[in-house]
Amino acid sequence: MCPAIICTRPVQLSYYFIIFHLQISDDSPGYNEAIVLLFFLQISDDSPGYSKEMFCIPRHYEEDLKRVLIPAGFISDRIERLARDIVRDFEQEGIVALCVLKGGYKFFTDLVEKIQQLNSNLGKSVPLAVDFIRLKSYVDDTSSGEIEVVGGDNLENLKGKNVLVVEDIIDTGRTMQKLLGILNNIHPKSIKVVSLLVKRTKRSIGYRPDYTGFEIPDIFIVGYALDYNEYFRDLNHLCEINETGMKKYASKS
Ligand SMILES: O=P(O)(O)OC[C@H]1O[C@H](OP(=O)(O)OP(=O)(O)O)[C@H](O)[C@@H]1O
Ligand code: HPA
Repeated sequence: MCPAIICTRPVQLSYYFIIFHLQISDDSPGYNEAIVLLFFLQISDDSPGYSKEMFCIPRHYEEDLKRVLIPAGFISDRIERLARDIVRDFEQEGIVALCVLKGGYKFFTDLVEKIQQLNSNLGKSVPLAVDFIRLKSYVDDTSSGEIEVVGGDNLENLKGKNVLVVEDIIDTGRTMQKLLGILNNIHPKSIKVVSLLVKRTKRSIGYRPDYTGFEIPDIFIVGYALDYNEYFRDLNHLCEINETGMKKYASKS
């Protein structure tokens, strides 16, 4: 063996080692009972998230993202538990899962799949029907304040049913406020809301859903079907967009 390699290699190797792994810090809280008592996972304001170098990001978005906030695998694990809570609460009752498009489509698909898996594998099961509505209010990273219903099924079908509204994010809460107003006029038997994300923001009207995946800081996030002017829906992880991305995909109007 060449002595020169023995002397220099270890130094170089440990340098690469530090860069190419994910560190779980000594003071990482893990996901313990204190957090479970809140019934959702809180991503704190000072959470560093994860370097995008640690995950597979589509090439076309690499320079447009600041960091990964919630990796896809973590989202999937959390949805599994939400599905279990929902099956426990609705057992035998039967529900219509109402997908709020477009942002909710991936969460809806994954949640319905997990509920179906539980239906097949547990003694108890929840009969499940699906319906869709499309609401739109955001331009760039801001709500226009005008929440429009731009498509969906005939909602009269929901009369007398247990409706589970499936939403991607509650930010100000105005979209959900509008939707609940519409749904109440149809007189379903019950309405529950599950949202993958709830944003901690001063702009909130104070609405909280019945089931929450994660509570997140007041930052604009994209991925897992959440968009910025229709971009980033084709990104698996929930990420924070950066200035480059905001400028590149800003609305032209
Ligand atoms: O709590 P709020 O401040 O009202 O924001 C939440 C809503 O904003 C997004 O919809 P968007 O209008 O962007 O339409 P999209 O689902 O088609 O992306 C998101 O999907 C929620 O429906
Ligand atoms: O942070 C967000 N990201 C994407 N869409 C949204 N709609 C409301 N808030 C957000």
